[in-house]
Amino acid sequence: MARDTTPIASARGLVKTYGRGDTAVHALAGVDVDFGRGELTAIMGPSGSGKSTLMHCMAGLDRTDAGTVVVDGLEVSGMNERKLTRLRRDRLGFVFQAFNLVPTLTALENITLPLDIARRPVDRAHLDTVVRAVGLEDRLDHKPSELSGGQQQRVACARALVTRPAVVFADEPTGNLDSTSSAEVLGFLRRSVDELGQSVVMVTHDPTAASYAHRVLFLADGRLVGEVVDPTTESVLAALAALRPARSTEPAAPAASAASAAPVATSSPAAL
Ligand SMILES: Nc1ncnc2c1ncn2[C@@H]1O[C@H](COP(=O)(O)OP(=O)(O)OP(=O)(O)O)[C@@H](O)[C@H]1O
Repeated sequence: MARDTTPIASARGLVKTYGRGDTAVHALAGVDVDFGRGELTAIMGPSGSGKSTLMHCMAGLDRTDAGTVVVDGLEVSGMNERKLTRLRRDRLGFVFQAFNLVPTLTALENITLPLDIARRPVDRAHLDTVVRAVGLEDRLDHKPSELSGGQQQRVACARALVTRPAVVFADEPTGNLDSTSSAEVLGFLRRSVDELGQSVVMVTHDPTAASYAHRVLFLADGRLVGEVVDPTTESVLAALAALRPARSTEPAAPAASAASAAPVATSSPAAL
């Protein structure tokens, strides 16, 4: 059977403004974007460029002011709160920077929590696959306080995947982790795509984290300004460097083409 190449999530003309009048902030100023099915897509850009807002609007965590969002064939932008809650529960997975595990539950209980809340049965074979993939077989009885940061985030990843969601949205999933734990979590997110067929969208500030993606999208001032396909840390750094001067002199230079010409940035990406 031919592989389904339609995007797993799309937005057209997405606008989100916070506040009004003189104090209005145009967090998203008209974004058209497609997220690939069976791909890991990273979203990067300077602080305040709209990354989290885009992710929140895509995931039905925040309302849009204009435009359409479609996830897994469903129009999210038109849903009422009840339908949004059901969409998030049944079709989406979330990984946050702060892990957000329930401290009184064991790792296993945290992982199966979304199924318990949705009153869905645990698919034992899939649970075993996910637990093995995150390497937590011998930690399942531990409470979050008995796990390292990296292990806690791997529990959060397993929790996001146990429901076989259409999309996992990960907001700075390695923001609180050291480089070794980051590599474990990112390696797992990438394997969940390559081996389990998952679709993942990840916001990150870290070019090394972005290099695990199939595609990196760059936002600036609430607009999509470029992309890098099959990124490396170097090509992401170059695209970010190209983005900075472009912002002060001209609107929206295509970062992907700039990336091939731009020198590798030497400044810290954390300053972005
Ligand atoms: N609830 C809110 N109320 C008012 N302004 C907001 C709100 N949320 C975001 N903003 C503003 O919208 C803009 C985009 O914010 P957003 O958090 O999406 O950016 P970001 O690229 O994720 O930033 P960072 O990398 O710092 O997390 C910023 O100027 C921010 O101050």
